[in-house]
Amino acid sequence: MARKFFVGGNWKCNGTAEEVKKIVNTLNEAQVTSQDVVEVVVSPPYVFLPLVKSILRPDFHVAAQNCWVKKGGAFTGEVSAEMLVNLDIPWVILGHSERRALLNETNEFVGDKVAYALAQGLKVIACVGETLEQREAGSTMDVVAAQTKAIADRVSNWSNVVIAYEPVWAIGTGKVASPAQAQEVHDELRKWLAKNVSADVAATTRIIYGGSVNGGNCKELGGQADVDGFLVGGASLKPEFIDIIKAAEVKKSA
Ligand SMILES: O=C[C@H](O)COP(=O)(O)O
Repeated sequence: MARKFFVGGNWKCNGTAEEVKKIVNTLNEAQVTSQDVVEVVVSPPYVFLPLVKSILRPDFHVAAQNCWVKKGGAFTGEVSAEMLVNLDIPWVILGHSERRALLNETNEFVGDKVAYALAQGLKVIACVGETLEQREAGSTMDVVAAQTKAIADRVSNWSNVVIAYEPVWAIGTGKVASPAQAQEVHDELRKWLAKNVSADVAATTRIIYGGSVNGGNCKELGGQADVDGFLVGGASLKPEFIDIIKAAEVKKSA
């Protein structure tokens, strides 16, 4: 089964209601590749989720940027998976490196969140990736494998999981991984899934790349055999996000 190209826009902690409406208008007016070829998901900050969902074109979907690790309750400041399901929010991003680094989310905690969110019926964009220090120490694959293992240990059905490989050193730095660097890790990660989960999960799970993707570099990155799309930060706030969505065409014509 072919893996449908996936482009996610992570708006992070950015925007006012007016700015968000402007971004959505731009997306709504754009002529993009058919949804048979690409799946597009945008992830505004929590407070804007209902607004974005209500005005966004129907062929694009929304994602939350996080959710609580278990059932809601006395967890001030948190939003539960059940609440997202209640509002018909189909996707959630979990384990983003900013949360791992700044909020001390461990591999196990992220694994628990992924398992809980999936069990509630959410689809998950699960983020993994190494720091510059780890890459320079030659431990990229060990780090990525450990992060993925914590998910694999807790999840049996991978059909609603997209893995986002996001090298930390490429996030928001303008220092994008080369197509060969991205392909190498995606290929290794797929082999890891084949060995440790199943050949079917390895063949069907989308592994997308994130880290300084823009309108200029998306086609070459997207043309790599094991790059199934992108998780885009900064450029997803700009009109060039449309060009990144259109990079799905490189797969269609491959
Ligand atoms: O979730 C998205 C990534 O953190 C990439 O962000 P960036 O495109 O601004 O580097």
